[in-house]
Amino acid sequence: MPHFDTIPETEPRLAGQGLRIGLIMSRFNTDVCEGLLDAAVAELRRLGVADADMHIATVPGALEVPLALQAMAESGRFHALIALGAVIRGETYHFELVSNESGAGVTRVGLDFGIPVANAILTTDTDDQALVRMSEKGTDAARVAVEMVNLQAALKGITE
Ligand SMILES: Nc1c(NC[C@H](O)[C@H](O)[C@H](O)CO)[nH]c(=O)[nH]c1=O
Ligand SMILES: CC(=O)[C@@H](O)COP(=O)(O)O
Repeated sequence: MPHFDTIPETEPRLAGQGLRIGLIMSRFNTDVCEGLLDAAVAELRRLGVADADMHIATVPGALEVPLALQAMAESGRFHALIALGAVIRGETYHFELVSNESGAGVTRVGLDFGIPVANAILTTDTDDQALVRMSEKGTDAARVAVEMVNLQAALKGITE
């Protein structure tokens, strides 16, 4: 049997203490994006992240999110980043372009800089689909960001 290293369990309530989290929020479909942000901030607080350690910036749309994430990652000041946006299908191919390119850009920042980036850029066919999902997706993004910081630290400790 392969050897599975024991990843130390972090008490969820305390997992976020001391972490600095950068959040980039798109302003396109603002009602959904603000719902995502509210949910993410509430969950970060529940996990012990201090308000002073949450740094929020906004961009015009999902296509601009990766560049702003890159700037935060380059600063070296954050433990994890969260992308918040809402791409809602219209009549043209632009939906696919914005969805695919913003998603690829978010992933690239995480891999290029070795920093956890939780992606909560929704890609939906309708406004209602986005409104229904914004709280869950915002909450999940906060949990993923905090979990991945702790997992990354644990794995680095095991492999060093
Ligand atoms: N249609 C949506 C957009 N489109 C705008 C782009 O994200 C970008 O700002 C523009 O193409 C200029 O570069 N953005 C969203 O976030 N959501 C949409 O539904
Ligand atoms: C996702 C989009 O870019 C979309 O809102 C644009 O709508 P349309 O394709 O009708 O121009």
